[in-house]
Amino acid sequence: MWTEEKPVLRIQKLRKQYGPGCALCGDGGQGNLQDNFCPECRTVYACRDVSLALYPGEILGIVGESGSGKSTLLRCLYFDEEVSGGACYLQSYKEGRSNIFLESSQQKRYIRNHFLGMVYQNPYLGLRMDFSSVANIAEKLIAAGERTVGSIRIRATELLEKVNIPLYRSGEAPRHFSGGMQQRVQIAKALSNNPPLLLLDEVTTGLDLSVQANVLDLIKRLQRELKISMLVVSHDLSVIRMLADRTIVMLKGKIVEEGLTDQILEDPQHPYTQQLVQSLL
Ligand SMILES: Nc1ncnc2c1ncn2[C@@H]1O[C@H](COP(=O)(O)OP(=O)(O)OP(=O)(O)O)[C@@H](O)[C@H]1O
Repeated sequence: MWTEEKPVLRIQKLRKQYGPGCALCGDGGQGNLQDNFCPECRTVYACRDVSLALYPGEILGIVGESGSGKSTLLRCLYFDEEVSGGACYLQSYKEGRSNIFLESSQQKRYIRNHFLGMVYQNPYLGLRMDFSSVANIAEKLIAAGERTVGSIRIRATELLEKVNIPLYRSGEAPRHFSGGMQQRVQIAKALSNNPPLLLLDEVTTGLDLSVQANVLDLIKRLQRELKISMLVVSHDLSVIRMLADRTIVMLKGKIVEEGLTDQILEDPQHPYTQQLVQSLL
């Protein structure tokens, strides 16, 4: 279905290590490790040669246990972390010809403000809790170059309406909102610059089941309406099952399996994926 189109995002051999590495763990963690950890120099190899492509309008799920490197991958893509190696290309930036990891910090800011949206598990990372919801969205719009106060206000209220935040609460600070509402404001903020790519990191973890279902429905609806491509990270296969067209399974910093979500659920190949699928039954 997606193979004839150019990918919105291509990642090649992304590596992220915390620590210097040593002779024992070898180049990029190819040597002796305990899981993703070198007992000699205490380096953690959080992402090891992760490669993937994301196609227009696709939701790609990334599932894996705690510590498998999912969040690190998203943080690297959003430039919250410096990568240790690898390349990443965005079709909307220089027609996918430039490795964005090698761009200057000014260009990285530009890419982040114009082409990326991020929703964190912890809303405190994505929102200014004491600003009003409208001001939170305005901040991102201004960063993306919008200067007209009237247009900013209209766009912000339009977005908050889209994520079901009642108009009469749009002047309130997210600090006074429930967890589900905070996530919806984060989503509105992340969408404000019309990014071709939205990154979602465990967005429903910690929410009540009914609130979780509500946020997942919202993400699905927005994807259908806006045709935006999404990378969705979760440790919970039921979340991935609900959202993702295709799924990547990560374990100890590496991709161990990938395929259509239905295919992975029906016929998991890797023992870890089999275990994950089993736990759903
Ligand atoms: N700043 C850091 N310094 C050292 N190690 C880190 C740092 N951040 C993450 N790690 C390590 O990198 C590995 C991957 O962490 P990451 O948060 O990406 O995992 P995850 O799959 O998202 O799990 P979780 O959902 O629990 O956060 C873990 O072993 C973690 O301890």
